[in-house]
Amino acid sequence: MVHWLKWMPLWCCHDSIGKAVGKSADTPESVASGEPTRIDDKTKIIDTGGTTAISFVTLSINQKVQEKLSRLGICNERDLVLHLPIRYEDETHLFPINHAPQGRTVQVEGVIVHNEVMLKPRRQLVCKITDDSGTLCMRFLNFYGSQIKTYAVGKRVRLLGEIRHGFFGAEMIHPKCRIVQKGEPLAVAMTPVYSITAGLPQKILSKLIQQVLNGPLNASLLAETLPDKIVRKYQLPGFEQSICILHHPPPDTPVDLLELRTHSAWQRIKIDELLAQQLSMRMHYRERRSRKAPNLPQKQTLCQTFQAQLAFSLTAAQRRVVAEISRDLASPHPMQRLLQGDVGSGKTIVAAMAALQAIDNGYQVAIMAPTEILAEQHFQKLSTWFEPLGIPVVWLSGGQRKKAKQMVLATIESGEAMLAVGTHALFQEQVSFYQLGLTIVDEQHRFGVHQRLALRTKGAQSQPDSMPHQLMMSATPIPRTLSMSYFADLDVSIIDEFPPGRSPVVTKLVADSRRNEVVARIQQACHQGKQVYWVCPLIEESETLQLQTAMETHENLSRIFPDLKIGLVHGRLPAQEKTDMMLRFKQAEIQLLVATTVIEVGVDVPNASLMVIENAERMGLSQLHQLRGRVGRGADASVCILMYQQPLSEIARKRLKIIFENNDGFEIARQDLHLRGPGEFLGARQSGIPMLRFADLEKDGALLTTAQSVADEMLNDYPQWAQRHVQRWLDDKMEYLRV
Ligand SMILES: Nc1ncnc2c1ncn2[C@@H]1O[C@H](COP(=O)(O)OP(=O)(O)OP(=O)(O)O)[C@@H](O)[C@H]1O
Repeated sequence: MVHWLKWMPLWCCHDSIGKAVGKSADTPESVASGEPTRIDDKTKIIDTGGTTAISFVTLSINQKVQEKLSRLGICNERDLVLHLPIRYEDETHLFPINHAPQGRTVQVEGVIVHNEVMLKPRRQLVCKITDDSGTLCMRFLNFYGSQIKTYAVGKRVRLLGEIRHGFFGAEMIHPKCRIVQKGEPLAVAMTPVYSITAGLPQKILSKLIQQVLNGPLNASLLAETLPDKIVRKYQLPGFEQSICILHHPPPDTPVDLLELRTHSAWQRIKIDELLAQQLSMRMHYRERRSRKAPNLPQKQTLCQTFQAQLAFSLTAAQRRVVAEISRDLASPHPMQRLLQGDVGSGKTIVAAMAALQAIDNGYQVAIMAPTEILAEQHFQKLSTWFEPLGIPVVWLSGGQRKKAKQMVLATIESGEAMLAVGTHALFQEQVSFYQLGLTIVDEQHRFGVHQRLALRTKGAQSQPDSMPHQLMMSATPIPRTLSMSYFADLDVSIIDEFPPGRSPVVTKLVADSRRNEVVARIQQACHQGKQVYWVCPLIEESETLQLQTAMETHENLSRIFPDLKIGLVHGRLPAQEKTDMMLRFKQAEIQLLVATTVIEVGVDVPNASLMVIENAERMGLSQLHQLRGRVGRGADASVCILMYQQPLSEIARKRLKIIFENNDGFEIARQDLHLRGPGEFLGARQSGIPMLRFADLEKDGALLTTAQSVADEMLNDYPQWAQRHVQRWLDDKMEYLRV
């Protein structure tokens, strides 16, 4: 893997913030010592192995403040420069009270004509202010006794805040308020407001930023990283100019453009950020194309025999993606392809065909799934498919007995096992492949970057100079803008067609108070020979509580329906019991399966056609869509009943409406992204994907397109500039580079 390099040296001086703020930044010891500090060829580059290290060069900041800064993601001078305001306070204009625009922060001035501590509807200080145009109330809910005196009748005040119409008519709640003299001059510039953290006030942060902007590093920190030709071609303002405008907007800058982030200075910063992301993705892509991978051409033998055995023929979409993957495998460079397809669209068979192509060439394949149930199911399915072809398939999981595990490990190492299916256990240290040619990761977003890398490096053990191919699968569709940015280094295949004969699942929303009707419906369905899932509520705070609820539900349903065969499956069940239970359900020995959300991904029992999900209001959209996807996999018309508890929160109501109205996973994903934002959507915290800070993919689609064009031009014509640009923006956050 390419290591990410830091361009700031690591030494830092510990001093007090008092000194740091008071001291002139242009006489730092570190600079005086003549150490290199520029983003150019002379830069001293220290490889920190990808960890963020605090490395202030010119500022002396004590450790406590450093810790606070690091909470804001600020670890060096460059981070301070890029810590841009979240909003601005405009004290350069005064609005007459009655003509001040609503819905934004404004400044007004008036004389206090009334001042009173009110006790109803709650205790608060209320002051009435007038100017020539009208009257306004200012209210302080938590106030100091001294404020009553400060804001005495007759005082002239300037208020900065948002005017709303409330209990007291036009009012400002908790405005920024100061006493002024008549005719006092207005501020000459807007005040930037930064995101801060406890114990680190605005004043100190602004001062530190100011010190850096005026300090000895400014030339390198503000240096242009785009060639002049590109700046002119795309009519971009300069980097330095943009940073200065954003930290210190000149008096005539329209505040709306700044706040809405449509000002050209913001556009430049957003393009720079998107460009860095695009460049790093492309660099990664190129780097991958320069590596070697086993050449696994389509041999037709196994694949053809396999297809001839199948009870169905592939859909056109499946054939298309199989061909795309097949082409990649035949190339001498490692494939890194993301296979997207809605729940039940038939990804497993595509994975099987890819595996066969590798095996046909004498290479081993590893298939990794995030849960034991899913991995076990893949194992069952692939064993049934592959063993008639004489291909040994093995199973590896954390819960396996030591002796069984050792036997499996031995067959993987000797090359006897051609296909290994398993969970996280597959990338543990003791696993060693004889000749791994392809890794397939199901539900890829549930694994972190490092976990996927760990599996891939298993290939390098047998052939140090080559990497195995990798196929990643996901049933959570990734909306286009996200895949254009965060997944731009991957090739993407999409299955956009369902196997024939499926009818969409009918979704019903039922309040928990109508539970009896739901229970009656289940009985009826079971008597008609259908199979039913009953999914118990997700209780995030406590897995034990969730388990308890599932057990109680199982007991209750067993009491109500003594004649039905009812099973229970949950995460704490020993692996073998889980497998047995799923098998019995699959073989229709069980009619009603009570389950926790462990069945969420991949479980495939085509005969199950009714699902009840309790407390659906607690679940996220993609989870609901995944769960619902467990039914509607066979020819029978299927129903999913979403039970919810009232009252519903606003967000829960929105989610239930979306899932009720939509069956298409891509549309659900699009709306989910809109509701939650990219960070939550991509599970950035778990997967370690660094999020964009300034660009908003929903609003800045056009900038993304520009960034893509600029990235291509820079890599072709100005590769050194490209390197420098990426360094400025990503430096240690190089996990944009996926493995
Ligand atoms: N071309 C096809 N014709 C008929 N049935 C098919 C076809 N392809 C797959 N199937 C069947 O459709 C069902 C769903 O397939 P599969 O489990 O591969 O879906 P999936 O995309 O992995 O879904 P999920 O994301 O929910 O795991 C399976 O029972 C599978 O055998």
